[in-house]
Amino acid sequence: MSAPSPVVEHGHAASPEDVLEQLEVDPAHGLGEQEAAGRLARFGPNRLVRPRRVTFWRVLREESTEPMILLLLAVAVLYGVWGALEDTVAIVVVIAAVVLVEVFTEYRAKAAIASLSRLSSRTAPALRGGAVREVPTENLVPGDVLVLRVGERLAADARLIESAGLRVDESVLTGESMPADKDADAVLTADTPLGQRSNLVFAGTTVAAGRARAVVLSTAMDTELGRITGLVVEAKPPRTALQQTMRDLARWLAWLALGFSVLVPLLGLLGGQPWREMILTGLTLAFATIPEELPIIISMVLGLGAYRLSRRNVVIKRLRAAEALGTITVVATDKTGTVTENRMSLSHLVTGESEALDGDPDAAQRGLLALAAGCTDATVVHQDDTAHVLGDPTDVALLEAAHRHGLLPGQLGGFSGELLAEYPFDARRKIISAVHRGDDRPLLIAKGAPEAMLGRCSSRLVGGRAEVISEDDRHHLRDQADRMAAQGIRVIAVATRELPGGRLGRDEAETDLVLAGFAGLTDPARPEVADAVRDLRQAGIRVVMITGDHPNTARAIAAEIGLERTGSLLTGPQIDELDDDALAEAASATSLFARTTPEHKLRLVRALHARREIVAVTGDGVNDTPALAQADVGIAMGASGTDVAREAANLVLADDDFATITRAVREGRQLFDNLRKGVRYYLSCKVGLLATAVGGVALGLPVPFTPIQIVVLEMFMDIAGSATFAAEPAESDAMRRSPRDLRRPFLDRPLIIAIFTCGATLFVAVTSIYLGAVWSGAPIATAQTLAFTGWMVGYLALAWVMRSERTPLVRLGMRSNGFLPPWTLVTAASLTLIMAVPAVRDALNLTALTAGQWLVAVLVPVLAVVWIDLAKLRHPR
Ligand SMILES: Nc1ncnc2c1ncn2[C@@H]1O[C@H](COP(=O)(O)OP(=O)(O)OP(=O)(O)O)[C@@H](O)[C@H]1O
Repeated sequence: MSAPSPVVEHGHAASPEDVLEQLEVDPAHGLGEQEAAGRLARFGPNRLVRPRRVTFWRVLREESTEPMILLLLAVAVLYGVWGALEDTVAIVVVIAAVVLVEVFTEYRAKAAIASLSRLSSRTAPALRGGAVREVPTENLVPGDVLVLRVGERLAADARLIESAGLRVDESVLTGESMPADKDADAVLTADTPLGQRSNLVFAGTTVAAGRARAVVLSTAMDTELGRITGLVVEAKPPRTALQQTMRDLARWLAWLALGFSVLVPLLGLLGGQPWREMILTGLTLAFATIPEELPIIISMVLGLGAYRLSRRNVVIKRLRAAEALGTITVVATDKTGTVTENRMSLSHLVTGESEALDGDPDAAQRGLLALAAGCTDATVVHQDDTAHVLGDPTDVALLEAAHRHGLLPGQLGGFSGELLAEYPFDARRKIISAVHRGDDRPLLIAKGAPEAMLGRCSSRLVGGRAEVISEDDRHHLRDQADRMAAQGIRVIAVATRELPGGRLGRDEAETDLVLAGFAGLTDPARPEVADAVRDLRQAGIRVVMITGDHPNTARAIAAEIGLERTGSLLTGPQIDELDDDALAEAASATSLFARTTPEHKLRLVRALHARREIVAVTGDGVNDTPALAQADVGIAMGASGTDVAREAANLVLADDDFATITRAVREGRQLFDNLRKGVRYYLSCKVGLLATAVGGVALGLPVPFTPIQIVVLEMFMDIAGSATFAAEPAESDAMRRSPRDLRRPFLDRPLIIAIFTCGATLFVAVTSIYLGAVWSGAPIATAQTLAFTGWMVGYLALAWVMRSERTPLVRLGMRSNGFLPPWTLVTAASLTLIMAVPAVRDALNLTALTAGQWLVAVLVPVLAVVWIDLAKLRHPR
């Protein structure tokens, strides 16, 4: 049997049935997993952007052309020409070791960063083997039946097979900013232009409203978007601000290092040192002190930090978010789902006759619930004989309640009548409505925020009859809604209207309504949020809540999570009355905003920026995109958020949990601290090394280290510099100090002072050992061996005491850093091996040491760095 071709030429010119037949798929069952796997093998993965592949060899190739390595090879060649073969072999072996170590460090950092993009890979609900499953978008194939959701960015081109009120934003393809109306039932001519193919949906476009199912026609490069893009590109993450700072710093410091690498041989020559030795020393010093590791340190710390975050349910989409996390001064959060559990449940059905919902609803309450369920944007999906509801949590709760009480006959809507039209929920109107085919005339059901709805209602249902609402009634109804809201309940008013004939606009249709009652939904605050808010406050971070909900509901939840003590609150309409300056003023004094729209959220973020705040914003909806993009850290909800929100955000909370933000901030601060410590240590070692070399030759002596010794020392220092601090746990006061001031330069005064004092300590320790040996008449080779050993001990001791800027080592504990203890053993073992095996010792131009000399070489550096730790006691923590 030959494999049928599931490719459809002109999907828009055929009926859904024809397309399904050509694609050989049953719309009720979808593709079988085996068939899908076969098609995947045939059509290839559905992607336009290939994840960046990081392999050890690739990094090795990139690294091997580094000027550093070329510099060292030059040293090796010169050694070969001027010296003995053993020296050349020795230096080549060490070079190889250095290269491998650097490549491995860089590979680890790059692999961690690359794995982040895999974590944020997307899925889409598709019907497979009779059940709706979240299928990774890469695995979608022609013939897959998709269930479209509002806010979803489509991953393939597809033919609609069923639709209700579907509107799709196609601006990426057509440039048209108004969403296009779509209709599964349309059958068009083959030559219909792309922008008018109303029965197709395209990869890259976004579902703006409505619901639908569609069958995939083409994927990857065969989609319209693929044709425009032209080729599969490889994603390369842009550099972050700190990565750029490090690069600039490295470049600048490289000149400094080069200057000294010329100065040392010049001084040596003037002091009568052999010129060949001096040239080699200059070259190796340049190799050892040019800070090429700086950008790697930041990638390492950022990459591993981001990886750690991912295990705590925080997916970093752009590394700059990981950097900014530590600097946040305000967290602007929404309420539903972030602060609350997002488990809405129906608690009240308020009709003309009854209010609470204890046990089974009475007839009027059942009527109200059936109406509410007939006007939702949620989709019911039947899977393995059980119904699952996808969509907005409010609507999901209502549909589920209706289902529980046996009130869910339809598939798409929920009301028994056939759905004629839908007006999607609009954050500004705060109303959603649907038109069903009624007995005589079309029936409009509208539901939304009580204040928005009451203004549109002229009568209300009492005992099955419509009664005109008097002014008193209106007051009473408002009071009733306010009282419910004050208990933290989300109140939804539900109303109906039999529509007169003729076409009506939305505004005209949604007037003169008959109020059926209020539905009350509870969504308790997450228990861990109160602690998280307190922790953030302690860390100098203000939490503000911006919600679309009723002010009373907002207040009740805010009190529960310990947010606002003064009770001040601004509503959307009040924000509208403020100009930008006044809003900036108000935003710094108010922490609670209710009845807001996404535009208000955006204005508030801008207002906070005007006050120089660094703002993290949470969001989930399509409309949150501008605020998320404007924020310094845009946080999307992974579980309940829309694709568009996730794409605009640079960080995704996989568990939608507010408390995770606190953990992320802590991690962000730790990450920056570690970076600072890493750089401080790394540059201290370089300063120390240069000073020691300069010191030796300035006194008319040979450099305290021979070139090959310098290369070995450099290898050990680099490993310690890049790995120690990435493994350092957070400082105990990480969440008890104010956020870092972004305006402060990275290399600030305390950092520069620390680099020079710590570098000077190492210099003093090693130089005094060296000079002591020379002046007491020891041969130069022995003095150099002492200096080498002293340095090996000193660089390690320095790493230990530089683990914390303010906490002494005794309080930190020896084992809280997972890298340093084993590395100490490795260094000790290496040093012992180097000194104990005569061949290695000779290769490194070292001599054997007496017990007394060992004692000096170990004790002097350790005692020298102790003061750095003691100095911390001046400001103990
Ligand atoms: N699906 C819905 N049907 C009817 N009314 C709704 C629906 N969703 C929200 N509303 C009404 O609109 C108001 C504002 O909702 P909106 O979605 O803007 O806030 P929210 O985004 O859920 O809140 P938050 O910003 O805290 O997450 C709600 O308080 C409710 O009265």
